[in-house]
Amino acid sequence: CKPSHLPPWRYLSFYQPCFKPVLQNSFEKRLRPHVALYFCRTLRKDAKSIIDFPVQPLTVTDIKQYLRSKDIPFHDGYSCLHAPSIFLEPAPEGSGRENYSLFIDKTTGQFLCKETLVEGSWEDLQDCIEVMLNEGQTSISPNVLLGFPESLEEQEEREMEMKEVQRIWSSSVPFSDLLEEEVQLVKTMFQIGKLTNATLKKFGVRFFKPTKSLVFPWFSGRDSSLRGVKLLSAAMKDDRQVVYTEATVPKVSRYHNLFGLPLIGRKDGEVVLTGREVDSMAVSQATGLPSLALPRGVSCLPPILLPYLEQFKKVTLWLGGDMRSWEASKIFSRKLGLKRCSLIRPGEFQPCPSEALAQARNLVRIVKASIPAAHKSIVSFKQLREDVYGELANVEQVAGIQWSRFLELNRILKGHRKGELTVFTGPTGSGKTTFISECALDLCMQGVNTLWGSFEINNVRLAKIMLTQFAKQRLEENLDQYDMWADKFEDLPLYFMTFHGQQNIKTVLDTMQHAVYLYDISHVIIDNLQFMMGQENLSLDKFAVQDHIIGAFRKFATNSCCHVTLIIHPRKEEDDKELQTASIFGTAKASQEADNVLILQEKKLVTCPGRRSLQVAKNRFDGDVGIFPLEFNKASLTFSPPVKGKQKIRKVKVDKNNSTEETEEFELKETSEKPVKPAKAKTSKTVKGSAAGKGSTD
Ligand SMILES: Nc1ncnc2c1ncn2[C@@H]1O[C@H](COP(=O)(O)OP(=O)(O)OP(=O)(O)O)[C@@H](O)[C@H]1O
Repeated sequence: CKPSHLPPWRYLSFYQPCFKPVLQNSFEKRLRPHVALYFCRTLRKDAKSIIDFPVQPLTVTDIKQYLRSKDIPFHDGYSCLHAPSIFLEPAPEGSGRENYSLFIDKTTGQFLCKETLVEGSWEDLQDCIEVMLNEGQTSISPNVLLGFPESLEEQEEREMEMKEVQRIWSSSVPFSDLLEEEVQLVKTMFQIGKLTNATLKKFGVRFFKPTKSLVFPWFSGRDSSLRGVKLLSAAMKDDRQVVYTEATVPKVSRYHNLFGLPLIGRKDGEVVLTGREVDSMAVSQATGLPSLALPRGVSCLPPILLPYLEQFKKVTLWLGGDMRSWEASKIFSRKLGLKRCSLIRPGEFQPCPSEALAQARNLVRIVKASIPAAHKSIVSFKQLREDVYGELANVEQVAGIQWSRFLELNRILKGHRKGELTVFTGPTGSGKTTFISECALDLCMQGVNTLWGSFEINNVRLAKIMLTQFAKQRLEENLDQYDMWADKFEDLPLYFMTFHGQQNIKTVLDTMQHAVYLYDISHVIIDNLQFMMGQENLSLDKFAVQDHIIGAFRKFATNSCCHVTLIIHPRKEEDDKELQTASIFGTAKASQEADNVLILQEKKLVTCPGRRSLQVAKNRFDGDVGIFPLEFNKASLTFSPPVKGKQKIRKVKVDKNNSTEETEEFELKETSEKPVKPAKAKTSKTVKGSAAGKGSTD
């Protein structure tokens, strides 16, 4: 129905197809009430049933053509187009002032007016321009964009948050008001002994005594009003280790603070971007360079922040001292524009800025030694040398993120790495979705930004499965705990595509690309490939279509530095036969293109009907393959390794076709390597350096 509160021109954009196929934190906004219904609860929030239907994605050429057609001047920036703000009266002619404060994201068309802080989608901006021109005006009031008014509940939530921000801020103490011994104690606790009181004061940092936390303020760049706070707390773990935790108000999905922004001058042309507030302060103190810290560290660079970085001709990314920061800096530099970015490679002599300051290193020299992000297509070993060294010196980090629930997977696959393609198969109804859901959840809980493309089961059911796995219990029987678990679940960096049923591969890939840009997605799960087959060219045979689709996902994984897990149905095999790589439906392309091939093996046992095994049939990273048992827990929908000592160790034969079967004839070579931490289980066999692992299976 027509939203009656909208002005007439907004009806149009309401019905206009727009590129919104990805749900932002959809569990919070839309899935939660539905999932609650599954658990037989009354709705806590109204379900917002917005249908997202994808159309052709926007290009920068489209945006430019539109602006030209409306005689709106613009400059081409790094990530945005800059135009005079239509929300401000134009500067008088001859005044020499140009107000190019409207920033339009070149990838999404999203806009922000830095002067009035009005923001919205490309469709919103088009609406405003149309109305302005139709009415013969030179500017338009930002109030036309009020859009959907917030619900009472949302308004209350925001008011509470702002009260909380004010409460924390007014009861925290500037460092100048602390006793000298207290200052020293706090600095020791947070390992910032080398930061001077003057630096802490300059950045407005305070101390909140009740929780013994550092308080970093978020001031609006426009009028310096307080918009939020971040609290960094330190706690002792096992009486030996200090653990630091962060909390933000408003909550992290709405905390868009570029820490240090009020200190940036209009004419500053260079900035050092860091992953933590203490790092920015260290850079600023030691080098005198402007420095900004990203609100969520290395996990994402939200496009909404890009307009604030447009003024810099040079951006140096110094996000931390580990491989994850290095990976993130390469990915973020693409968003920022490669040509202006240079990166600081982590290494023994180049730790994160605060550590570098603590170790009395020369931060000016480190920044000067940063390397340009733009790389050429052809490189010599001289250019690769440092990368190779980095891989050798950081074996554990290079192996990727470790599963906390599947230690055996760590042992065989070594970890979850960006840019890889995993093909996953298993008999129909054997639990593929359930297993992959837990696997992905495990990574997501460790900060891996995850996007689900579930074409077979709808998002509400999928979220219900994941929430049950998250809580590790049957929530139907513990409804009083539902809100507690749902609140925690909401904070996961988890997104869902709103597709269901057959889809066109191009639309799916465009959506994935869009999500990578918006949310820095690093793991996409596609369940399953067969749902993309129906829409393709019918003149081609189905194997050629499948090969084309797999090739497209492969390319996406590599180019977007994103891990893609692709579920593919197997060919129909006889019931008692185990699956092999060759059982994957189609030609050998799937296993050739894949970096990892995982097979959920189902053995129909009367005594133990839920028993499954997970076989790693290909592992391009280091060649180890193997198989280990999984036991299904029906209440929590989780697969956990069976209790020690109960299961038999299986011998695995790997033949030329990479098929596996239990056999006594072939001696199994066990890897001599120690399991990667924290894996300790000894329940599986691993075959080192098999043909499969070297990619010659096919
Ligand atoms: N090991 C198991 N033992 C018994 N039931 C299981 C097991 N694993 C999953 N299930 C249940 O089986 C049903 C089907 O699971 P799921 O949808 O994950 O299978 P699938 O292999 O993805 O199915 P499909 O082939 O249709 O894609 C679910 O109800 C799930 O809870």
